Amino acid sequence: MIRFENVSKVYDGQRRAALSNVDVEIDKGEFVFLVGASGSGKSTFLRLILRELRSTRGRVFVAGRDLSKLHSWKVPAMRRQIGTVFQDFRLLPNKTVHENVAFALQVIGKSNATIKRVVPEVLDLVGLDGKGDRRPDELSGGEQQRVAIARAFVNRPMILIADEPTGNLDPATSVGIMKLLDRINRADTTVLMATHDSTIVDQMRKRVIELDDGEVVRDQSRGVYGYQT
Ligand SMILES: Nc1ncnc2c1ncn2[C@@H]1O[C@H](COP(=O)(O)OP(=O)(O)OP(=O)(O)O)[C@@H](O)[C@H]1O
Repeated sequence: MIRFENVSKVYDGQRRAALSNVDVEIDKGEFVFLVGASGSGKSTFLRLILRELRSTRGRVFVAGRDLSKLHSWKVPAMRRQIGTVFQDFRLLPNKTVHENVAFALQVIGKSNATIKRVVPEVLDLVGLDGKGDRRPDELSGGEQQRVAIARAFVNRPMILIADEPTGNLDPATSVGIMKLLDRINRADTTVLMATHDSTIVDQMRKRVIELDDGEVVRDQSRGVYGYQT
């Protein structure tokens, strides 16, 4: 589903590589934690998959496509196969929960009938049944993250990328969010999550890929967080 073939990324004007010779393969339906100290290259790794960045050397494949060969006009269609969730939720503040999720479908041209049917289903799935008319500032942090997950998942993407999704949440709320991501993964969505949350990584025992200074220094199935910050 995702393949890095000897990938290096050097940002313009930098001497040091943000990623060096990364060789990683992630299969359909896997759940993978990406860990490593601040600046180790996690966001760079995720942004290469979204083609927000291009590799300097090596090739990145998503669903069999070589992203270095993908025409710019095909990038939006490729990104539609990938849902994204961030630490800071990134909801539209003046829209309701329902509208935030519906918007993701409107921009890809789904019919009003589909939107009306699908949005309540996904809000129910993430545990926000009955909260569709609220605005983000009328929700807790955990609920806002559920909206963001609903929005990322409503189009049933093949891949869900989560960059520190529990970074702004307390431990109990984080557990609820992780249960939700686990459920989404069990529905055969490949989940890739960058995190500094050692408790969660240690509890979930999923595959762990550790980056250190841009290099993969560990790739462990049923892994643990495993390093000191
Ligand atoms: N746009 C950029 N231009 C130049 N250097 C960058 C840019 N973005 C990141 N870097 C550098 O690349 C390296 C990897 O950064 P990256 O953001 O991928 O790390 P990270 O593991 O996601 O960190 P964090 O946990 O703090 O989010 C760092 O040395 C960083 O300073």
